[in-house]
Amino acid sequence: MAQTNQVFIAIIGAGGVGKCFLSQLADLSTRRPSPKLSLCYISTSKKAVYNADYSIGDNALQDLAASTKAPMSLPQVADYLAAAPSKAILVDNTSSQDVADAYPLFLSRGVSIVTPNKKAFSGSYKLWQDIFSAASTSGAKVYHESSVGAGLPVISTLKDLVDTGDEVIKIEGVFSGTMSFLFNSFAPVEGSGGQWSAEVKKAKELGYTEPDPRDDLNGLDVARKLTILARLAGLPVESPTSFPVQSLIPKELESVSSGDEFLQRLPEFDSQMEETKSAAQKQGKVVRFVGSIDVASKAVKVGLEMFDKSHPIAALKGSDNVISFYTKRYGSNPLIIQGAGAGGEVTAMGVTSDFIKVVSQIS
Ligand SMILES: NC(=O)C1=CN([C@@H]2O[C@H](COP(=O)(O)OP(=O)(O)OC[C@H]3O[C@@H](n4cnc5c(N)ncnc54)[C@H](OP(=O)(O)O)[C@@H]3O)[C@@H](O)[C@H]2O)C=CC1
Ligand SMILES: N[C@@H](CC=O)C(=O)O
Ligand code: NA
Repeated sequence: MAQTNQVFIAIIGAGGVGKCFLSQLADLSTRRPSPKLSLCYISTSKKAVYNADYSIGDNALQDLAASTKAPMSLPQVADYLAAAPSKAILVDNTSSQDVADAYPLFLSRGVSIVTPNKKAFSGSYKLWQDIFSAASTSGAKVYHESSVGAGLPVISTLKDLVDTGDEVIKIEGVFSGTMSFLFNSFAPVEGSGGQWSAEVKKAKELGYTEPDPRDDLNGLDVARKLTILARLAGLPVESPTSFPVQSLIPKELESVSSGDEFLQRLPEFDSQMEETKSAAQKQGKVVRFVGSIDVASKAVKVGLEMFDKSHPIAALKGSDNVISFYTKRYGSNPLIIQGAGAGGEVTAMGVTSDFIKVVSQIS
């Protein structure tokens, strides 16, 4: 039986971010006993744990590993959550387009959504409109801070700028933790740097890349983030492929079918990135992967640029993102947000903080 002050939670996706979110959720439940946070469903793409009485044990990950139950279909999950004894939140920790496409269904059934998945907000403009119109009709909430800059307060800051009537002129910076890590280690300001393909492998091992690292290297991950920010700034960008995006996938590997085969063959093409690095070095510069949105001219672009070694973008460390908001109020000194832009814990932090906001609004 539901307590008056109880929130039911379904988690889809239990990988790098999903596992960190689960541990932050357990900690949150200990620190804040009310409302009672009740996990009632957890799944990967192959397995699920759930029960008809909406209770699952305290060892969700162990139970998931041992489970022989297949996941419910997405409409079944929506029915299950809509029929929960009190309000429910879906936490989508996948990068699945299918799950993203189902957000309007969940929201229309009164189920709130929290997610680091970029696919819903950078898919077709129609999906974007359907999501927010379903939320506004049903009153369910949708938060996705970690879809840009992981846990860094990028989306909340941009929304605050827009909601308070500031005029966003330009947004620019380094939007990918993977690309930041790769260029900071492959083409550092001091020293010779590592081997491109070996750094790509490291970025994957550190949990910075998308499930398939080609989604980072083809520029699409950054293009998705810029699509989200541009839309929030008022530009109805149609899709992440409707503006120029530079890919770092070698031509010869474009048709490779699996991410594993791609990573295996990438060392054959290290010389291509070495050439890019040397071209910058000859001018006393370093190369970095950046993006920008010019709101007035509606120009969005993603790709490599060369920077003086003294430039703040050249001096970034680790997986750091740096995002500058040029606005009417802030004038020529932009509002700048900087810090780790990838990794399980920092990404889950953005998901958990969104989750706390939703809980406080629906309970
Ligand atoms: N890692 C990071 O630093 C950041 C990640 N993000 C975003 O967070 C999300 C998760 O990333 P991450 O944890 O690193 O990825 P992982 O690959 O580590 O985990 C993805 C999880 O989602 C599950 N999954 C995938 N498709 C489906 C599906 N259709 N139905 C159910 N489960 C599914 C996978 O299950 P299975 O193993 O069975 O396929 C796996 O458990 C992504 O959208 C990513 O873009 C955002 C910011 C930073
Ligand atoms: N693969 C992404 C993860 C966060 O969005 C990145 O490297 O930035
Ligand atoms: Na963020």
